[in-house]
Amino acid sequence: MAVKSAKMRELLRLYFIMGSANCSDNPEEVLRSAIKGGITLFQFREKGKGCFQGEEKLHLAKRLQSICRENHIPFIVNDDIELALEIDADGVHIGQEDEPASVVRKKIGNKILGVSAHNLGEAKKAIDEGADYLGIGPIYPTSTKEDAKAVQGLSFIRELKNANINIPIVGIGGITAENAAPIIGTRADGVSVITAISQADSPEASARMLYKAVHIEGNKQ
Ligand SMILES: C=C1C=NC(C(F)(F)F)=NC1=N
Repeated sequence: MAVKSAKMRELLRLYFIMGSANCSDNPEEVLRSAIKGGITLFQFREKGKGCFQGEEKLHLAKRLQSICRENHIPFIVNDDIELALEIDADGVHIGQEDEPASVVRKKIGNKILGVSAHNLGEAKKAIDEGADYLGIGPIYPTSTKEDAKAVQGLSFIRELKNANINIPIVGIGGITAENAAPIIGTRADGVSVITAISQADSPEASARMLYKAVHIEGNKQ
């Protein structure tokens, strides 16, 4: 389902990303807990050593998707376009190493299309090719992505805003309740989080603290 950018901005507020490799507990319980804490969007990112493949990945995706459906949280699939189409996900997120956004856009019709961008050229290209939002980062050092690019801090978000790039954007990389507010203060539309929620003793409590951090800051705009 394509979303107008105002709705996209709301969805990006607290964007939880997770796969089985990121969870100390049962992924379904982690997701239910995170939803109780107030996440606004979910991305299924089954990557890293020990991640599921094939049938197991499909079944986990379907179980997590049904939890999102019950709670009216859109379900985004990372990288795996075929899986997204097979389960009729609400959208996909692709990196620069994946197929070009223009090719993916043709495959997914008007589902949500998110693209990772690390510089102005990549951002403009993604916009031209029909992205609905950009993932910007890593904002802070991250332990999750082994091949993460250089830490950018808030500088690239500022550069996009100064270049009057107005597509919805979400920061990613090492984000916690303690460091989330400045990202919203730089007028990103939201923050995306893996470890701070998926490895928390209480994903619900962690999501709630993050939500407060981005919500309060957001109100100051
Ligand atoms: C590598 C990634 C970068 N950004 C995002 C998102 F936060 F969704 F934009 N998701 C990813 N999987």
